[in-house]
Amino acid sequence: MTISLVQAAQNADSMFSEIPIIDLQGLSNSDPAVQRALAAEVRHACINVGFFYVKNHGISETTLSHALDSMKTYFSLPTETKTEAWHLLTRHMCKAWLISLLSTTARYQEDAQLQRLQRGPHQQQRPLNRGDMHEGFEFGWEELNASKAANDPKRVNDGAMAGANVWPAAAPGFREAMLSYYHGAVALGKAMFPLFAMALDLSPDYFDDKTKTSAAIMRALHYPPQTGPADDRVIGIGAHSDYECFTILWQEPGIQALQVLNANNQWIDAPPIPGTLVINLGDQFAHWTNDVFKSTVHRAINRSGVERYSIPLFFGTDYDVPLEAIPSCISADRPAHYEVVTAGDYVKEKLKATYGH
Ligand SMILES: O=C(O)CCC(=O)C(=O)O
Ligand SMILES: [Fe+2]
Repeated sequence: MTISLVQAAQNADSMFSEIPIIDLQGLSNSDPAVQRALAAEVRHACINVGFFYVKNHGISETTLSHALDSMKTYFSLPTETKTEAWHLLTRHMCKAWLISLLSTTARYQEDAQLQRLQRGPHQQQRPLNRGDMHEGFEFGWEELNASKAANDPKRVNDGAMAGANVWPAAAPGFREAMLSYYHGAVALGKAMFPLFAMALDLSPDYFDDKTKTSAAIMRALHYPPQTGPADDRVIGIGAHSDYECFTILWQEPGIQALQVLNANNQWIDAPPIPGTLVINLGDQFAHWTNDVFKSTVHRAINRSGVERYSIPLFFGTDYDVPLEAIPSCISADRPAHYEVVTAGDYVKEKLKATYGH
């Protein structure tokens, strides 16, 4: 007999010492028994860990290696060339930039959830981050075909998916390589929503009307090597949880950097595993599920001695969707504990808490 979501959350064991691997081979299999088995694995990982690897995710190694090569080219450009594009972004593309800011940037320090998770003896030892050691290029939805992209109605009127991207002229091929991966990862993300719904005992289409124009923001990240004496106040990406529903993360093969915090306050390595991507849940899922699904704190430190690249894709819900606990995640013993806010207000609040404006 399957136990209820609330019971499963009550029995959760989040002292994990490794991140589970889920084989998505069954995703294309229409046999309901196969789908249910897959959803059960997803449910277990979401309730206990909040992170899992996926293999057989359908994105080719060629697409990924092209993305990596193009990132190397882009990030090796002179700083002035790179910041030129960033200025362009802030001046002309306020919408895209603001959306990116709202959804992904303002969360690395003083995170309320981190403090909650880290209360106990380790809290006092938490270093104050002096700054994150990484640079990033952020972009949102865009048709791969450049002529279609120019006339894409999604980019003209739509507040969430749209906002024109500014591509660096000095790195030809970057746009195409990154967008090719983007579209593969967006397709994977869309295929994940029904699995998450089934994992929550909901109808597979439950999230369809809540994710019609949701932002899917991708970030190409570059972490310089951190050499010299380790200073925990300056790390690649400081401890944080992601804001959105879930993140699909590609990590450069062969370089350990990502770490995930377990309930024992231990940092567990999440090394890149060949042929896999990482999926982790964000705060929107924690709100929706009354913390039955975990939005787990993580960080990245590049102590490898060489450059490191990674690519997260953040999937959110539409900004007007109220983040209201779903009934199967509430009980008399587990009342809804988050105030109901819209997804848009939630990210704005996080921004305010971090920057004070
Ligand atoms: O680079 C990584 O491995 C993690 C990136 C991350 O956590 C983020 O951008 O939210
Ligand atoms: Fe993250």
